[in-house]
Amino acid sequence: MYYLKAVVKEVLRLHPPAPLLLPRESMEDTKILDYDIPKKCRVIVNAWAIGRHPDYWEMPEKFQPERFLNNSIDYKGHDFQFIPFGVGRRACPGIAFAIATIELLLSNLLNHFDWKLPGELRGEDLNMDEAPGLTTRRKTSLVLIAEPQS
Ligand code: HEM
Repeated sequence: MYYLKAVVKEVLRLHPPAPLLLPRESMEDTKILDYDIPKKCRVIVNAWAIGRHPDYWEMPEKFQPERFLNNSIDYKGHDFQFIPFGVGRRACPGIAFAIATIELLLSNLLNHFDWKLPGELRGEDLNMDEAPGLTTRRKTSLVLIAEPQS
C-alpha cells in the first residue's frame, strides 16, 4: 500500500489534473524575485511546471514513485514543489475524498485483474502526452487487456 500511495503521488506530480490551479488576484503591489506584480493582477501558478522543475526534483521527467517513499512530502500544500491540489485557503477541499477514492479504485483493479498491454507494446512505448486544457486528460486513449484473477 505504501508503494501504491507513492505511485498516485508520482502520477499527480507529472500529470496534475488542474495544471494551472485556479487563478489568483494580487491584493497589493508586490515584488517576487525581479518581477513587479501590481495590485489586482491575475496570477496563474503553473503546478505542472513546478512538479517537473529540475531544482526540486531529480530526473524530473522520469516516472519514479520511489522518490516519495522515504520523505514526508504530502498533498496539504506544505511542500511547495508538489501542489496538485493547490495551496492555502483556496486549496482543494476534496483532497481526502479524492485520494481515498483513487486508492480504493486502483487497489481493487489491481487486486482483481492482471493487466497487460496489447501485442508487443511495452510500457515505455506508451504516449503519455496530455491534451491541452484547463483540466488535463490523456491525449490518446489507454488500451489495456484485463484478465480476471482466478
Ligand atoms: C484528483 C482529484 C482532484 C484534484 C487533483 C483536485 C485539484 C484541485 C485544485 C488544483 C483546485 C484549485 C486549488 C488552488 O487553486 O489552490 C481545486 C479546487 C477545488 N476542489 Fe478539487 N481536486 C480533486 C478532487 C476534488 C474532489 C473529489 C472534490 C469534492 C468532493 C473537490 C472539490 C474542490 C472544490 C470545491 C474546489 C474549490 C475550492 C475553493 O475555491 O475554495 N476536488 N481542486
